[in-house]
Order: sequence, then structure tokens, then C-alpha cells
Amino acid sequence: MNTPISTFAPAPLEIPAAARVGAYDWQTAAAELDGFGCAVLPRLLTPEECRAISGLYSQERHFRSHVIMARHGFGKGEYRYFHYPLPEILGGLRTALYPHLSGIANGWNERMGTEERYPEDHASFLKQCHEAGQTRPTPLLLQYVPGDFNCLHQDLYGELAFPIQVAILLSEPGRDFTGGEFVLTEQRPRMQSRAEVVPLRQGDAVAFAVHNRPVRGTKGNYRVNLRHGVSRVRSGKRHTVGIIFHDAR
Ligand SMILES: O=C(O)CCC(=O)C(=O)O
Ligand SMILES: [Fe+2]
Repeated sequence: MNTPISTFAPAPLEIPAAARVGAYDWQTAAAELDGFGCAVLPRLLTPEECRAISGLYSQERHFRSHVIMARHGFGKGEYRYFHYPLPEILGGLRTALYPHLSGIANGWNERMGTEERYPEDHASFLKQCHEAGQTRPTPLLLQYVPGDFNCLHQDLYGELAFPIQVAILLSEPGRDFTGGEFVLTEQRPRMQSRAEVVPLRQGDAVAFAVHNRPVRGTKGNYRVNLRHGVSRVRSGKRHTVGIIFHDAR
């Protein structure tokens, strides 16, 4: 399903996605996701790969749609959804990341008393999406210029939603842009909301909860509601690539 990125950008997948993803300490990542709703995977992409992926933004043939955020009240900035087949590097990372996250997601559902369980491999989950009428790919490339921001939101595209997603920062903070921090908020029942700002460098990925996750309280687990967004870019240009595991209706 994936085309090699090297046919249109100078970035072959030198280290296979599964090896790259498998090299992280997933026990620590799971503990961070459990404790805070997010975990950083440092340097998932090399600077060259980041540049190659950002460079796709202006090449319309890779995308199925283009969203100007201000037109929808989503913030200010723009993004494009890739079409299938995905660039090899993104398809590869999505497939490789999924099995590490599905166990965490199933643990969350168990603790939240939700019956739904996610299959161990991404192909099986995509099959479920397709059977539910969700067939359009959701990986996206975002671009922000000074003054742009991404309002707090949840990336839900139909009934089926995998509860963890990944965003990779393609630009280098301080050099390519300033401002533009990745932000997560967590709304807790009958309590004030908690915010988390995630410091990222170029190539770092953040895995985070899409909508709900369980939190351990004194009387068992309670459910919190998360949103994510990006603070205002103060200068320069910021690109990110988002990997969402469910397809869209
Ligand atoms: O630009 C970002 O860091 C966030 C992008 C986003 O909302 C997403 O990947 O779903
Ligand atoms: Fe998002």
C-alpha cells in the first residue's frame, strides 16, 4: 500500500520502521502515557527525513484534501491529508507504532469499563474501519506561519477511533520557528482542567490520548477528556506530520 518516499524526495527509510520503533523503551512510554496522557519518542525521524517530509507540503499530488483552518474556526494555519498509498516512511511508522500502542489502549478501555478491544495489528484495525465505512486516510501534514495556531481539538472521524495518536515535529524550535508549543489539556470530572506543554525538538514524536483516558483516583479509575492544540507561532515556519490510526468516514 505504500510508495517509497525516495521516488519524490531524497529520504529512503534507512532504518526500517519496525526496528526504529522497537528501539524505544516502551515500558517507560506506556508509564508516561498512563501517568500524563502523552509520551515523547525522541528523534523518531532524522533531520533529513523531516526536511523531505516537510518538502512534500507544496506537492499537491500527495494529498486528498487541503484545509485552511480559519475557514472552519479550527485556528489559523493549514494542513493537507495524504491519500493512499501513504509515503513509505509514514505508512511504515504507522504500522510499526500501532502494536506498541494497542496494548496500552486496551488497558485503558479495561480500566474505563469500555468493552471495545483493538486488534494487535494495524491492518486488522483498518479492516474494521473500512467495514464501518471509514475508508479515507487521516495522516496529515500541517504548516504554520507567524500568527498561526491550532485550537484545542480531538481528531475523531467516525464511530471507530483508536484512542492514541502521534504527531512528529518536522521543524527545529528556536532555529526554524519560535512559539508554536504542542499543548494538551485534560478535563477532569468536577475538577479544574490540567494543561501539559510538550517540549519537542526536530524529529521528536509525541504519542498522546485522542479523547479519553483513565486516571487512577482514590476510589478507582475515573475518565478524563483530552484535547490537543498548538500555541501561536511567533516567528518562522513550523511543520508537523500527524499519524492518526483510524481512517475517516
Ligand atoms: O501541529 C501540531 O503539533 C499538532 C497537529 C495535530 O493537531 C495533529 O497531529 O493531530
Ligand atoms: Fe490534531
